[in-house]
This record gives sequence, structure tokens and C-alpha cells, in this order.
Amino acid sequence: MTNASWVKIRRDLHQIPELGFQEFKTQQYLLDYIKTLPQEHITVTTWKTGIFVYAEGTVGDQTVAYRADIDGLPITEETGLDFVSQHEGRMHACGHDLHMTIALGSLTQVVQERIEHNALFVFQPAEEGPGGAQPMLESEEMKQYEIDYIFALHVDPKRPVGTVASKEGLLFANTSELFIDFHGKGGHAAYPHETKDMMMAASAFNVQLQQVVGRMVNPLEDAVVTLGKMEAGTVQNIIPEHARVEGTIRTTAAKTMPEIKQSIERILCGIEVRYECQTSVDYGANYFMVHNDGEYVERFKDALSNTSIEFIEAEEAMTGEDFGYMLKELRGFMFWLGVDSEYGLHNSKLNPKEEAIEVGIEAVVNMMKS
Ligand SMILES: CC(=O)N[C@@H](CCC[C@H](N)C(=O)O)C(=O)O
Repeated sequence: MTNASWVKIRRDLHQIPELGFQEFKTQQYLLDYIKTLPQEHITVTTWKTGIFVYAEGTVGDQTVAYRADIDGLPITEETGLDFVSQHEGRMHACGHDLHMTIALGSLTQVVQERIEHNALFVFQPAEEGPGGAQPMLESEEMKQYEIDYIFALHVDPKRPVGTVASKEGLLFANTSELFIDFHGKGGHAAYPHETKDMMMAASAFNVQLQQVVGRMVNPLEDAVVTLGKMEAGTVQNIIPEHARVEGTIRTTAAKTMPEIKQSIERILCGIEVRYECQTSVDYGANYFMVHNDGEYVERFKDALSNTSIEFIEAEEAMTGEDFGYMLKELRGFMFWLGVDSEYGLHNSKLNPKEEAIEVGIEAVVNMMKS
């Protein structure tokens, strides 16, 4: 197929972003495409909104798995593109539309050329949350395959098209979501002394939270605590009885995560006393770090040696990826694919260069053949 065909598929997928475990139209689109391939040597299995496609190799000496995530984000797209998202308030703002297209392109080539190794394509739901990798890994559907190694890619808006980047060891951080509710006595804006203002409680928490990394975490360890959402109040003249904050915790060392959670809980104890309120904390989805197996990173470099794709040594990133759970159980690695976008991941104007699709397909297929 030509690049134009992959661009069309990417644009179709871009228009139907769906949140984790609700990827029904996406799954149907992928299945419809997969049905157009020669079926003699492939087996297709679904798991929730995900899909496994197993392509039997000519030799079958090993099984190489490749994972692509398929969910979108709760973001209203502002790219102004002709093929803008048709789903209100949803956007493929993390490049999963490209990830899926590259997986379809690689699958097509693997099926048409019939490579030596068996290949398993894993279309995984809910990477952005609540996390599809761990339950998919534990599913009977995935356990039936004896996987020798698994790999995956993530688009990188900061790198030019034609490049890939990876490294041995830690690539992405440990992550935990963070949801906190504050409950107290609300009331009339003109009688603040009779209320316990939950907007103040949540704001004070946010200010104190900024000291966690600066003052409570060992400076030799890397960590990030960010609030991305704060909600309180209904109208201008009511002091709210409820506030909610949502955020994320990121650490490079697994042991720093429980330490940060403990610090947050200590801060909340203080907030409860000072603002005479009750708080509850929920850590949502937790992802294990992405830790690459050096042997496979080297094999990837070798697989690219006869291509024009440039391999760049990557740095650790504070991004999270539930693919980390797959790499905890299986050997393998993850790499960044340069897509050169002025706006970054999770931005409503993210606009990856589509020329990167062919680069991704070439990199994945070369690795699978190696
Ligand atoms: C590559 C990327 O952007 N991944 C997401 C993963 C989300 C993890 C989870 N929902 C959290 O926010 O902790 C990221 O935000 O890094």
C-alpha cells in the first residue's frame, strides 16, 4: 500500500477518538481493515475493546510481539485540520492514531511478505487510563502465546521525522494518578466565618504540594507531582462545600512513589485540621516504569543499520506508559519515533507529520524480521 493509503487510515482513526475501554468504533475499524488481509496464516482474537492478531511465520522459531495503544484523550481538538475529531471533547492528542496505523502497516507487510518469525500484534485499549496493559497481559487470550520479546513505539513531537530514539534501562517513569476530594461546610459568600471554604482548602493543598518534591524527596532521585485539574463551586456567591483536585505523580525510582504518597497524606492531615474538613484520596491507575532490555535495543540498532533511519540515544522521560507492565513480565523495549510537531503530547494542537508513518512501519518490520 502507498503512503497515501496509510495517511487515509490515520485520518479515519483520528476522527473517532474514544476513551479507555470505550474504543468500540476504533476496534470495529481495525477489525474491518484486518479482514481485508489474506487470512490463511493469521488468527484474530478480541479482548474487551482490544485485538490480538497472530501471524504465523514461515519458520516460526520465535514469536515477536508488537504493541500499539488505541485510546484517545478527553481533550477538545484545536488543530483546525480538515480531518478534525468528530467526537466532541475527545482527541487523539497522544499519537495513538499513528501508533495504530503503523501497527496496521507493519501487520500488512508481515502478512504479505510472510516473515520467518511468528508475529503477534497487540492492539491495546486504555493506555491513558485506567490501564489496559496489565489486565491484557493477564488475560487467557494473551497467555496462550509464548512471546520471546515485545516492543512498542511512542511518537515524539520534539524529534524530526526519520529519527528514532531509545536507550537501555529506564526510559519512562513510574506513575500514579491522584484524585482528592475535600468536603466541608459551605454557605453564603457574605458569611464566610460560618463556613469552611473548600476552595481555600484545595488551594492551600496545591501550594503545599509543591514542596513535596522540593523538600520531602531525596534530591538525588527524580520526581514530579502535578495537578492538572481543580474543581470547586457553583456560582459566585456561594462558598463551596466540595472541591476536587486531580493530578499525577511521577518517579524514576519505584521506592520514591510510596514516600510521596505518604507525604501527600501528611499534608492532607494538616489541611483537615486547619480547614476543618474531611479529605479522601484515590490513586487511580498506577503504571510501572518502562525499563528497556539492552540486548533488544542493540538488536534494534542493528535492524536499522541498512535503512536511512537515524537512531538517537534517548534520555529518561517523566512520561508514563502502561507498556511498562508488559516489559516487567517480558523481555523487550520501547522507542520514540520522531514526528516533529510544534505542539507536544496532550496538547489540543498536536499535529504529527504523517511522513513518520512510513518510517515507523519500516522500523517495526525491520525489527520483526531481524
Ligand atoms: C506517553 C504518555 O503521555 N503517557 C501518559 C500515561 C498516563 C498515565 C496516567 N493516566 C497518569 O496520568 O498518571 C502520561 O501522562 O505520561
